[in-house]
Amino acid sequence: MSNGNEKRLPDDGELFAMVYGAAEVGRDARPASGGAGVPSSDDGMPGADAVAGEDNALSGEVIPAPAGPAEVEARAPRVIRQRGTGEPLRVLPEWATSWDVFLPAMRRHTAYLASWTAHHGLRLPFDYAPKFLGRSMVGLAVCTRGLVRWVLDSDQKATRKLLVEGVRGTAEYRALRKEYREQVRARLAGLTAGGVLLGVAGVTLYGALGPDGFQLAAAGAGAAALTAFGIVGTRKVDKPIASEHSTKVPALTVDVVTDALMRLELSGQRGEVKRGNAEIKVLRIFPATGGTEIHVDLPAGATAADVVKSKDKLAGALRRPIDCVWPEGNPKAHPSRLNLYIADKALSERGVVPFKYRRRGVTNVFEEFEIGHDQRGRGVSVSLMYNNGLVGGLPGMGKTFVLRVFMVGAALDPRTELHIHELKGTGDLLPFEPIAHVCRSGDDPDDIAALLTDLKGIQAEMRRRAKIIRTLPRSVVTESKVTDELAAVGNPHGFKPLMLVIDESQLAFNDPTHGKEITALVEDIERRGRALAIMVWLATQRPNKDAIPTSISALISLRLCLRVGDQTTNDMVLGTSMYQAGHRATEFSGEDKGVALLAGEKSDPQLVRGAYIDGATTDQIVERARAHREELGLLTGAAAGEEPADVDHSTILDHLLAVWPENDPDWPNGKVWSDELAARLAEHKPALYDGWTGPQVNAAVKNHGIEAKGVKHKDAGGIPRNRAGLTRTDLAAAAADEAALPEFDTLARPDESEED
Ligand SMILES: Nc1ncnc2c1ncn2[C@@H]1O[C@H](COP(=O)(O)OP(=O)(O)OP(=O)(O)O)[C@@H](O)[C@H]1O
Repeated sequence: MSNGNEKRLPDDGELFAMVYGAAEVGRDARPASGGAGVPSSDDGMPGADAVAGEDNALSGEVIPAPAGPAEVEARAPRVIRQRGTGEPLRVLPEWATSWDVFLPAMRRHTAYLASWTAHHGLRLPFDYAPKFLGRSMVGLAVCTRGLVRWVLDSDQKATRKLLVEGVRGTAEYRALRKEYREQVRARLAGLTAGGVLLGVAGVTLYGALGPDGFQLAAAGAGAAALTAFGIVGTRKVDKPIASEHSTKVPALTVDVVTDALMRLELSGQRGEVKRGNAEIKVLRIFPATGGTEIHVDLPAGATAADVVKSKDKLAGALRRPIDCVWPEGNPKAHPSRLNLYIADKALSERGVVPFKYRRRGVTNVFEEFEIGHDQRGRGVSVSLMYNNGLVGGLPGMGKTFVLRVFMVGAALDPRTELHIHELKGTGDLLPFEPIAHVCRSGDDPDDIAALLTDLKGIQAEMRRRAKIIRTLPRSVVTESKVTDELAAVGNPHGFKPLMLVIDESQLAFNDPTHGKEITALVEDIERRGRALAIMVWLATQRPNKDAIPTSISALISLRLCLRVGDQTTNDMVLGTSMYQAGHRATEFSGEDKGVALLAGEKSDPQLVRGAYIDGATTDQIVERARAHREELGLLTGAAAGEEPADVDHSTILDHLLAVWPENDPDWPNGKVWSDELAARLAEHKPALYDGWTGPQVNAAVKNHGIEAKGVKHKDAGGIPRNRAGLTRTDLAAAAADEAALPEFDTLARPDESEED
């Protein structure tokens, strides 16, 4: 035992305490007899700390000691348990349990087998057979040469030469020569015997089989010999007879896909991403309809969205056209799971997508219906109800066709009332006339005024519905909106789904006379009509803020972007930052007609190639829709032969002047409170002004350059008040100014001159 003063080397525990702190090993350390306050080991010896404390004392900050072994042991590894460990194993392969996998695979293999048979079948008689015959001759020559060399023992020629060297003329030389001649003679005899045996076998066979059978056997033997010589000859030539299958693109193997993904430098650091289990992991490569599906787990830190952003680079690395490469995320798995679809053919090379309901079937606007196919050939469906829509794209890329798909979808629900305003003036949507409540084509002043009137009517209908919905019991209106049940045929409230379509809507919003009013009305209808079964669809070539005012664009939930020219337009149709996120309708080619990105249906925009409905098909569908409506007694408006509502050119100024006599005895100074005017308007034209307030009147007249002013007047109780009101002379002057405006046709169109 030590006495405490003796110097000694610290043991392991003490060394640990020196490094990691006394707390872990000497929790119960007490002062040693050798010095006050100096910790010692249990046996009373001054510990290592004592040495450090006295002689080598360090000054500085005390920091918490790192964990000692006990603590390290206590800390369990922090693993978040994931699905997978206890997940049941797949019993059958996926192709045996899923038609979606099995059928495409079968189709692909059958197609390949058919093409293989046709390719080689055609070449067999004209290319492969003559080639093989030639090779048989080569084989025959090779075999004959080999036989001659065997008989003459040519392989040993050099050895024999060496042996006879120097012994020429001797007995040994003669013995060697004799031995060689006998060997050649014996081999020749063997060969002759073989030939004779063959001859005897032939004669026997002839006797047994008769001439026909012998001929057959001889032909078989000849063919076998030819084949054998052919094989020998082919080996000699060392070149395959069949033409090799050459492809322009590399096959999609794990290595090719991994290499292509590595080129994207997903982790942001060159060389950081490695192939193999730890980083890029190609989980499955399997055939899908019209292409190949690849599922990949990306390196930690990289997401599928990163790949979507670099789609062009990926397509380049895979040596495929950009519209054959479709990366997307799989949110159900995790953000780093990439589902990559590689199409065999570019979208523009595939046939048009047929419309599912072109021959039969009805739709329900409250449910989804198929509008086209995605890049994988799967149906893409949308629900029209509770959505407002926008279709944007360069001229000639298929806006009208896409719009037509949605309209046909609505038309096939016999309840839907169609209000169509095609301002382009080419009559693209006139085929809907036989079923439409309103159907106009053109942007003449009359057409714009008709649109305004129609919008006012829809707004009034919207108010009527809102009022009824408000008053209906909760048991009937469960969600404060028009439901399928409330819109059912025979519903006493008449909540028919209503679809308003404005093609080339920029012409309406920019109209110098009614543009502002139309904008306000469309905004109001979009805002409040959605829940009341009123759907607004707009289409435009260039959806900038003039073509679709921001207030309206913000209310659009379904957006279809056909090919556009630049990032700004792309984002205007699809939404902010969509281009940045890799959703780029700018990448479509001029051949991608009817191909669009659809935003709003799913969390990410999806690609859709709209169904192709030409004029003749539209006519057939409309005819069917009309017959159905007639049967149910649901034809209304123009389609029912009702006189179109008078085109009303009047504005709020005319309506105010009508309800405000020039010398109003109650308001002698020519000024009236706006509240009072709102009440008079509501009485005069309830369809337009029911529920209006003073501020609404002020806002409406502001569009005509009139400002509300303070008007002093006595209220009902006879107390003088100062409230916002209008001056009649202002109204009369503004109305006169507008009447004196030049004809609509001669006005400059800012948007058109801009586009020109
Ligand atoms: N889904 C589709 N599939 C195949 N081709 C289509 C599709 N949609 C449109 N097209 C083709 O594109 C052409 C132009 O379509 P559409 O008239 O709808 O273009 P647009 O964008 O409305 O043109 P504009 O802006 O000049 O009115 C059509 O004639 C049709 O041949």
